Amino acid sequence: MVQGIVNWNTQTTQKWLQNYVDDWVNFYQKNTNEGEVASYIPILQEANQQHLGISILGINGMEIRSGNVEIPFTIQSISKVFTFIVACIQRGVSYVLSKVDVEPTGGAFNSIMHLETRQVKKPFNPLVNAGAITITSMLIGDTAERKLEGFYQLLEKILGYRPPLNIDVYQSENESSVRNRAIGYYLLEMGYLESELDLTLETYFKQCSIEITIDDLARLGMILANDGEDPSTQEEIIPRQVARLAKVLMLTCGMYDASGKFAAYVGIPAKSGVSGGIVAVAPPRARDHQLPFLDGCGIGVYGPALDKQGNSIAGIRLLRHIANQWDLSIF
Ligand SMILES: NC(=O)CC[C@H](N)C(=O)O
Repeated sequence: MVQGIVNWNTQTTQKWLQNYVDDWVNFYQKNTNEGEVASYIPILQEANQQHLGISILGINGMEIRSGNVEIPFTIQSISKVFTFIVACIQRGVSYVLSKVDVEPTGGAFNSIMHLETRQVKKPFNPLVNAGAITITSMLIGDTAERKLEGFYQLLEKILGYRPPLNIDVYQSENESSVRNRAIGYYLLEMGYLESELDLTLETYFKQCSIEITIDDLARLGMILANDGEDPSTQEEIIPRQVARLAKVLMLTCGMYDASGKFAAYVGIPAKSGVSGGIVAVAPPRARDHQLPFLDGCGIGVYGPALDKQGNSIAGIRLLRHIANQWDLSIF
């Protein structure tokens, strides 16, 4: 592990860093006026557009939190990273990749066009809806609850508690799910689904409706930054190969059709969700010893006002600023 010349774990340096992050959150607060809160799932409109919060958790244990840190929100598309991981653990990596590709689409997260136009007969990647619904169909179990048991167990192992299902969000999404049903029927027609359509969609909507906080996202990101291993117990929670694959997918597809720009300007694997959350993963780096979080960290951001791609506007600006200030880019 790289040891910095500056000891970032002292209370003085931590306070100093905290002041910086507080300033940055205050500065980017103005960007919460841009964009819109998601409305295609009606209940998500109730989110407060002004909210912005960040939680950073280092592999070395250092924690910085700022802004609206206590607001619970639903995990939405961020769940896709973790159901992919569970499917790989349950079914094996090569089987999963034989059913879903690992290519970015350059299109919207809920695009159907890509399913139709593509030559290779499988969804593009596990992080767009078509690929994610296919992955959900692969989870073992004959009810939504059984299918999600592995996902819950993974979350519980990392977070230390079982996050609750927000039943109102689930119902709202279930009732307004025309597009996802259309994708589901298309997947069914193509023979991609491994479980019955209604069961698959129920499971998918439920996985998206699990309620978490930015502290949870920071912890999930930190475990991925550490290649799937819990740094305090050295326990392998996610097999290293699967954690690596998840990070590749996050980098190339995690921010949908803004993934290229995110890689260029921020430069770390990340995954967004339409409720306004982003999980970002900064792996360990060995460069300038004067920088914080050299051992790597996970970052959770919440800002429900979204751009056209469905990513948090203020959240991305804040991440970009921090990544530049601390040289987090993996490139
Ligand atoms: N981008 C997202 O977060 C989309 C997730 C949402 N539950 C949907 O399927 O539409």
